[in-house]
Amino acid sequence: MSTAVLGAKGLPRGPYYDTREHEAGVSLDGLRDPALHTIRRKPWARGMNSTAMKYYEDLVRSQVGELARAFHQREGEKVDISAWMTFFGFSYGFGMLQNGRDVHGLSDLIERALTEAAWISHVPWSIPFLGYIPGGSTSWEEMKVAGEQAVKRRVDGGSIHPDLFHYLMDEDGVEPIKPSLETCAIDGQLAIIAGSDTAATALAHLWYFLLSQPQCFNRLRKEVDDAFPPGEDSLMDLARQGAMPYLNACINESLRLYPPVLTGLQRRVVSGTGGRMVGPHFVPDGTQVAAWAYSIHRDPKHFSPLPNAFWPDRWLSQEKFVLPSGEAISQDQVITERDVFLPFSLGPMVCAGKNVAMTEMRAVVCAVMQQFDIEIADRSCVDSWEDDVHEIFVTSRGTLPVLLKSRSLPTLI
Ligand code: HEM
Repeated sequence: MSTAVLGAKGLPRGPYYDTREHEAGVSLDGLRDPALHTIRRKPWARGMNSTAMKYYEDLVRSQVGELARAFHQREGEKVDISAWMTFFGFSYGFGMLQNGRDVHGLSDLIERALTEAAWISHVPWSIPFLGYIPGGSTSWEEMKVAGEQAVKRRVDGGSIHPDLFHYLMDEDGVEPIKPSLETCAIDGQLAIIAGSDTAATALAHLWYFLLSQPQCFNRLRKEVDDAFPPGEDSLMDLARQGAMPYLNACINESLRLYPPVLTGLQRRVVSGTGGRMVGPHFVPDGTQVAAWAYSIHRDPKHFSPLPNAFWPDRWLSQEKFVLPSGEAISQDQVITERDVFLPFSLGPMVCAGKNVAMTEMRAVVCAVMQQFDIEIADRSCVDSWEDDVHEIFVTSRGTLPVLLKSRSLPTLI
């Protein structure tokens, strides 16, 4: 069903996405016309291809190195690892890692803005009137401006590397019509929110699961230590991290239980078409259909046994499995339906930054686990973590204070 809704032959986006309208146009993620979306997606595809990935890998190495350095400086202090994942997520150009705080209040602004957008998206007809309601969409508008300003700074400052904006602005000169600065600024704001907040949330959830399940933490730590023995810096070989089965299983399992975009992914049967079949169901004209990753991922039809438990083994290819209770089960008793695993959505509007996000997450986990022992500093925050998760199109979350102790000091880059 997810493919029937979201896949190449699926439905176009629904009115939920009308909030993505800016004065100068619509951002990529708000384009509801599939043909326009395909055209606009082209520079993003170039900006995320394997050549461009080399640049992001260097960036990931330097930012994860920066994160590890900041953690070494704070050894023995209480560190909110959830907040630090945000500082890492927004490390490109906002100085959060260097300052150890959200200097410009950007992540707070984004949280306020997305909270506003969460209700506006459900009543998109209200958008033209919001300007008349004092405070109706102030943060949403402020966030758009902050994103656009960040892009303008990049344009004025230039870049010696072919970064994402190199492609979005068509500095490689392959588009028949060069996009306007305003269009790039709109998509730049999208890159900041889509790329920073999501990865930070995904990492924070993963730390929560690893810290609350020491047997999973220890098993992953062993895989990291075997892959990168003492003295070998994990950041020097990001490709090796892509082939670490338990690491990738832990990341997938955390994304399964808490996909950063928990609901959303709304689509609509085009009005005037008389309705259409979506999988085995007839959906009438103009009807909205949404694929909620959170619910789909916890459906025992798709993920079993223990659909609500963090059990990374389900992602491994093996003949025998051992459940956390110690009970042994065989491969045919385990259901892991990869086709309905939607943390990055799927189809033509699939996340443009999936490979960058996976590279970032693997690099952070390997570096931190290789270099630090981590101890929970406030058990009550772990206990209330799942109660503090709120859906705001993306996810707002609580704090996760830990104490970090240095294990070894690989060569810093
Ligand atoms: C763990 C991290 C991430 C997750 C879970 C994630 C998830 C998603 C999801 C579910 C969508 C579809 C949203 C929708 O259709 O409403 C999406 C779209 C998008 N994501 Fe990501 N994302 C992540 C990281 C990134 C990164 C690092 C970038 C890079 C800048 C990025 C850029 C985008 C863009 C541009 C879109 C819009 C795609 C389109 O409309 O064609 N994302 N992401």
